[in-house]
Amino acid sequence: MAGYNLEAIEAAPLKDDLDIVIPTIRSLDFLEQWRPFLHHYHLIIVQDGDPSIKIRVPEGYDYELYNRNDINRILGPRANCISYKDGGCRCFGFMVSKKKYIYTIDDDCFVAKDPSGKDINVIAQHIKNLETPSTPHYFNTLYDPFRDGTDFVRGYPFSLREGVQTAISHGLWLNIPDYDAPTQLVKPRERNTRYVDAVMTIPKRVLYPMCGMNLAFNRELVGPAMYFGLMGEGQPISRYDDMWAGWAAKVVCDHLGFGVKTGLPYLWHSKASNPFVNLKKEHKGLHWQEDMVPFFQNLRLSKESDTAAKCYMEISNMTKEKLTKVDPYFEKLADAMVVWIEAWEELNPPVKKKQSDGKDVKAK
Ligand SMILES: O=c1ccn([C@@H]2O[C@H](COP(=O)(O)OP(=O)(O)O[C@H]3O[C@@H](CO)[C@H](O)[C@H]3O)[C@@H](O)[C@H]2O)c(=O)[nH]1
Ligand SMILES: [Mn+2]
Repeated sequence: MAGYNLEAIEAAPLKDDLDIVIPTIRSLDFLEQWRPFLHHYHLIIVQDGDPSIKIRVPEGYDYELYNRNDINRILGPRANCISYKDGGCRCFGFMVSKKKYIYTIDDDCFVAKDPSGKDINVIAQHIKNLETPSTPHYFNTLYDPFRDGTDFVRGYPFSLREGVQTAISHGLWLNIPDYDAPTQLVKPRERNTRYVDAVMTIPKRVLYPMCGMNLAFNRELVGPAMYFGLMGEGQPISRYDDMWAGWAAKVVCDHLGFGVKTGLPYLWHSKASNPFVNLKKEHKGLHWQEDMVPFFQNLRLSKESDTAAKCYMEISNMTKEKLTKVDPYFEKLADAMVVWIEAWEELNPPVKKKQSDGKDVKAK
């Protein structure tokens, strides 16, 4: 696509603009293999589970590490909006970051190879996805027209070719696919070996199951909507952390005019989690998703909600109004969504705009 220097984007690591957020209840040894691609970047590690356990960060990485005691100290009573004993604790890392972009990855993921045998640079591909526009209003049958060697096909209206700013880049996984427990149980040996060389925009008003394993986003645009919910210990549900965030963030993107891409880059997901344990964690979600998905599909935000934080507050109100009849848990979740936004705003106060004379621009 003319006008976008994709090579320049690939060469620029944007290392001062991106934080890598890793939730972990295990070990960070997987980072050894990622060194060629990740060592330039700052890591935000959210250590879940017992805070007295010391976890080793492979040498040479620049990082900050937070355990549950740190979360409690930093957020005080608001810490209860951050999940415990669930990968959803990662969203604490999104909140304390100060960077434009976040890349989040699970600790059982490794570098995958493309069909030519070359190691895949996940960050370079996510940055390409995020720094080129999305096309949510009309589908391009050759997929992302902003990739090298392709363009908009015949019949694509020129008025739509500018596209919209991309807010989310959802990467995929080779080897262990992101299946729910019933699918894992019936297909215990299934492995994903299919490398599809495609990036595509998820159309406007179409929802998708967002997985947090290999995910990048623009936190300036949609950070407040990337709340991974209240899951894990003390809650009736787990493993819907990324789903909740994905549905809400897509509704927010559609409302604010941002795009979401899915496809490349792939990584290698090494370990299948236990399907029996997973079934226990997610069985309520399997029922509730029949109500949660239509809830988000029918959700329309008001024009007053012109930021991700305002949109999210509106979604919280609607969660209380429409989903509490499904289960009282949703009232608790809706309250936690408000607490999340309060905590986000405290840690990320709005940047005051300056006039040319250096004075603050007066709020309208
Ligand atoms: O209590 C916990 C459990 C896990 N983590 C960390 O979260 C990620 C993902 O965990 P895991 O690899 O065990 O789970 P999967 O079933 O393979 O992952 C899928 O479920 C997701 C939603 O919960 C996840 O993003 C999907 O990819 C690892 O880094 C664990 O260490 C945790 O912090 N606390
Ligand atoms: Mn995993």
